[in-house]
Amino acid sequence: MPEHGLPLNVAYLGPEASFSHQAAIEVFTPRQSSTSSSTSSSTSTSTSATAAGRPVRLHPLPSFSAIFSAIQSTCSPSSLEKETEQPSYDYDYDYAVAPFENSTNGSVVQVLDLLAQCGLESDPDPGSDPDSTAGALYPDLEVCAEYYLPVHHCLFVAPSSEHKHNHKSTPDDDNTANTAATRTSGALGPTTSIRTLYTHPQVWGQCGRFLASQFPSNVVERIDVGSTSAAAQLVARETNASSNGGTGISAAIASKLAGQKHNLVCLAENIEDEPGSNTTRFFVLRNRKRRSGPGLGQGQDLFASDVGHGHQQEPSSPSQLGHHTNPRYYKSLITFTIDHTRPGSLADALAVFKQYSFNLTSIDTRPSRKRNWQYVFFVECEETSDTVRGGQNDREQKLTNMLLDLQKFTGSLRYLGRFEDRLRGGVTHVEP
Ligand SMILES: O=C(O)C(=O)C[C@]1(C(=O)O)C=C[C@@H](O)C=C1
Repeated sequence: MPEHGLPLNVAYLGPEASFSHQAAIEVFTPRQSSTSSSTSSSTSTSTSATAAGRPVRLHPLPSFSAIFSAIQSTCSPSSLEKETEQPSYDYDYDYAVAPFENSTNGSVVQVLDLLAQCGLESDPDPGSDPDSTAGALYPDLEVCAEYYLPVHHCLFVAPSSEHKHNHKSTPDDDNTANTAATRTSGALGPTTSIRTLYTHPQVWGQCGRFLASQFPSNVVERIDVGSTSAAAQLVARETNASSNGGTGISAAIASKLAGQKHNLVCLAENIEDEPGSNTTRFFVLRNRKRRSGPGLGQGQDLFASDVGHGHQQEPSSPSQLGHHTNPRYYKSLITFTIDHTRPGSLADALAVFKQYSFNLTSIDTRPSRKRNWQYVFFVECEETSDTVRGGQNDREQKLTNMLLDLQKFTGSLRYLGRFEDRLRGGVTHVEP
């Protein structure tokens, strides 16, 4: 399909071949999702096209906070993009992808803490509430889509480690029993010479069983790095064992793609605790100033037309709903604080969702960072079959009314966006 239109600039957690990169490829350039063609360089931006033929540039950024800052500071149209040779964070970003939660290990807390700094304060007088989170760092960020990525982890070492590794590994080694579950390199023996493991902090809990059985914590040090692909890069740069003091070799837990990219040796694959179902849910973020009007649903509508996933605009009135149209269900993400001293304040807030027929699909909390032992609540609520009977405008109006009521029972309230439920839409790419 020929490319047309202005390029979409999309930020993700780099370097290339991270799971965030895979999610970005699958969301924005689905035709390339099963290839590694976009992982040619660890620092560069890759270009391809959406299903609708719109060019897409995927930009690796070094951290989640860099991603949030980049989207927040985006305020001019992408046509005004600065010179292409400038560092990635100087672009005007149309979108970013960021992981929100994993089916095995739960919330990606770093991202939750950043989301707690997003959204416009709905309290008309924020100064009246001492717990108010007014003055958010990223007031213009909104969530416009979700995406579910199956996540499989591999254990990698550098090829240069192979010799030492085999040499050191003897059946007499204690702390032993480190036989890899599935080896893709036939010659490798037990993993007893591994003394350092690198990966993203979210991954330890996804591979807990494998790690507990293979790597005693008193022998093997676990070191957090910025992403799984950064872990693979680190290990690839370790040219010999002396780089970690000569006490053993290092290994990375990363995706198959990251291992391929850095020519690493895979000792074991599918080491996650739940190989059939380990899935990370990503959010697609954008700057709300990029959309034209004030409608609550505009972020997700723009996303659908930008990406061309076969999304259609929803009928705007019930009469437009044909017999053969399957209604789409939308979720909304909201954060709020409550009065912790008043019994029933959380129950009162949650009752509002029920009153308006919104189903609560997830609730999470993070420390408010204003006062100890007080929390920011993250609530996702979904329209129900009652709600989706209306047209799109009615549905958005119902959400607006619900938020207005909710405001009466919350300290500070922020609406973070409305997006299609991809589990109901059947476009989840989640393996059975
Ligand atoms: O480190 C990566 O590859 C990421 O994209 C981050 C991340 C996460 O933070 O959850 C994404 C998906 C996996 O759950 C593991 C790590």
